[in-house]
Amino acid sequence: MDAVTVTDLVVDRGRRRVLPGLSFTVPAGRVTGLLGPSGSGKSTLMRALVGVQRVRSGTVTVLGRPAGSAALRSRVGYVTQAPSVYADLTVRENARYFAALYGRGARAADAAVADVGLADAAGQLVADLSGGQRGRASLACALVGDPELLVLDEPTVGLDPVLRVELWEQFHALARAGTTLVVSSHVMDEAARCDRLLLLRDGALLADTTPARLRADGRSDDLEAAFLNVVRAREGSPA
Ligand SMILES: Nc1ncnc2c1ncn2[C@@H]1O[C@H](COP(=O)(O)OP(=O)(O)OP(=O)(O)O)[C@@H](O)[C@H]1O
Repeated sequence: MDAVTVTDLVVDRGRRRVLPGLSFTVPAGRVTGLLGPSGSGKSTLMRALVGVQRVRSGTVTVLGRPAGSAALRSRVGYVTQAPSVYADLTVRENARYFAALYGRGARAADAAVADVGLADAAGQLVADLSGGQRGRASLACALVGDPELLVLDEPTVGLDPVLRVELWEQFHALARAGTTLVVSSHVMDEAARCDRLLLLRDGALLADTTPARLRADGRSDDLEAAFLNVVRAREGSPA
């Protein structure tokens, strides 16, 4: 089953055509990675998935409904690159506030805080957190609603390797429990952790693949090298 279907999506931002006509699907209950260099259109595409991006043409269907429908509000979680938590509240207060918005209790809030590894910092003001901790506080506030689709824009930026691995383990635990995750990254080593890969370049889909298939197509066990080989092959230059 597909959680997301995108058909012929065209998005302009300012005078630029950022997405010139994308079509793909996102399978339910899997971690799909959105990989591509800075400026390739990852954030724009994520905004379209959650329905906050003006779209020129094409359709984006999420959980069977048009992206951005009111009925999807509690079913889709979105964590932007800029943490969206209240600096003058503690981590716990933020999580409990968002839990209340979703009709969930304090216990769900505290569990979400623990899930992102912030139990020890639960009583700290968000203003006093590090950048990586703030990002995780934001993630906790999205998790607390128990969304069916979780869209995460570069969630591991600024995290140390241990936390990065822990977060990826958590993403897979969520997927095993049925959540669909779309996670963007510009770090190719994170591609290896995804079930599915959408490789973006200049707003176009260079490949809709899996890590294993990318390694085979790009003739390298190193995903970064494989990605570059695929790019070169597409552009007609020798690999
Ligand atoms: N408000 C805007 N007006 C005009 N152009 C924009 C606007 N926002 C983004 N863009 C352009 O759209 C393109 C895609 O941007 P987007 O943020 O989607 O890329 P990205 O792949 O998420 O990049 P990053 O990894 O750096 O966050 C870029 O060329 C960017 O300059």
